[in-house]
Amino acid sequence: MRVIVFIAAATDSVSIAPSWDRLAAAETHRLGEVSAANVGDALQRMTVMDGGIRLFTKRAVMLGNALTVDVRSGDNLAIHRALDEARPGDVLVVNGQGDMTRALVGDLIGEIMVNAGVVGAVVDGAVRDVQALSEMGLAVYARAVTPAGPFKYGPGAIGAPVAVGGVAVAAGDVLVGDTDGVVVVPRHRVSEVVNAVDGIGEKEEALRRRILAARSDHAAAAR
Ligand SMILES: O=C([O-])CC(=O)C(=O)O
Ligand SMILES: [Mg+2]
Repeated sequence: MRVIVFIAAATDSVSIAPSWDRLAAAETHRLGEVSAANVGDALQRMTVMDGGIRLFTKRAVMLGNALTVDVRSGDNLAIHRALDEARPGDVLVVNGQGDMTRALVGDLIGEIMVNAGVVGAVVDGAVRDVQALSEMGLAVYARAVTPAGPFKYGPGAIGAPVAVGGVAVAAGDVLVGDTDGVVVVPRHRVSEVVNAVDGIGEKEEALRRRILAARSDHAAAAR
């Protein structure tokens, strides 16, 4: 029987995928320098999380490899266990079943994330202690905030595919977030998206120049 040291709870009810691949920071870093909107456009505007998944901390840029966790509504035992599997550069990606009645991530989990080098969390559910999470420099996205705490009984699954913000996420997929929200870049499409985003940015800039050149004196005076 395995017991998590920090919360002294047995985790037999939590399944863990044997392993998965993670991309090196050098392969993904360009995706952290461009907008989530442009990354989404490079994916034919698919695999973008719905607008119910919002940023609740002041860190406005998130880039990392998905550490997926499936939990029972309102229960975060599997999240505690998942952090034992975390590697630097991971992002916790939690299917909390959309439940907004109990917070699955808070400041203590945040401190463990910092220990492990986890850069952020995306929770299809609720979080709490957002002021402290913000001060830790973590990017935390969720569907809601509530002071109500979670239970810790399980079950759960770590490293299995999850549905979060209406998008399927596999362990090791790349998550890109900014103030607009979160985009999922499937691992096998990362190099394609890295190659496409510069072209998208250039097209937008060309269009912006044409729009600004057409701005009338009247419109300029009104600003
Ligand atoms: O009680 C929990 O597990 C959630 C929480 O507030 C924390 O991690 O600080
Ligand atoms: Mg707390």
